[in-house]
Amino acid sequence: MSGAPVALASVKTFDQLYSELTTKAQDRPGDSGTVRELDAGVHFIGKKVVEEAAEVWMAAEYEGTERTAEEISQLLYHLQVLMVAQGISLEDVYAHL
Ligand SMILES: N=c1c2ncn([C@@H]3O[C@H](COP(=O)(O)OP(=O)(O)OP(=O)(O)O)[C@@H](O)[C@H]3O)c2ncn1[C@@H]1O[C@H](COP(=O)(O)O)[C@@H](O)[C@H]1O
Repeated sequence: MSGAPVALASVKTFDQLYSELTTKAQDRPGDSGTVRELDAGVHFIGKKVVEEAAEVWMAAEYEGTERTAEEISQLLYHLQVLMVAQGISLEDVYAHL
């Protein structure tokens, strides 16, 4: 691992993001990337998850702590979009932790 610990740039938590994405899926605002991604379907979202996971790996090996944290945030976002698409709740996931 390289670099100093990353300062929190935002106070948004994992649970708050999930709540926000669930609301976007219900309200379907026209400017939402989440709605576009949900409409593209699970196959598309799954590919985003794999792509972001690879970017996390590369960042961790070569790009330092801050870039890795950024890529992890994007991976978590796409995982949450997949959860919303599949009707998987936070509790469904936490039950396995
Ligand atoms: N946290 C995220 C978030 N992380 C990643 N992404 C999306 O995932 C893409 C990943 O970035 P990359 O640099 O890897 O993008 P890329 O592969 O070059 O870009 P694309 O061609 O795939 O867009 C970004 O372009 C965003 O489209 C996110 N999109 C939205 N959010 C949050 O989700 C909430 C709802 O967003 P909207 O639905 O857009 O309103 C808001 O709080 C946002 O901050």
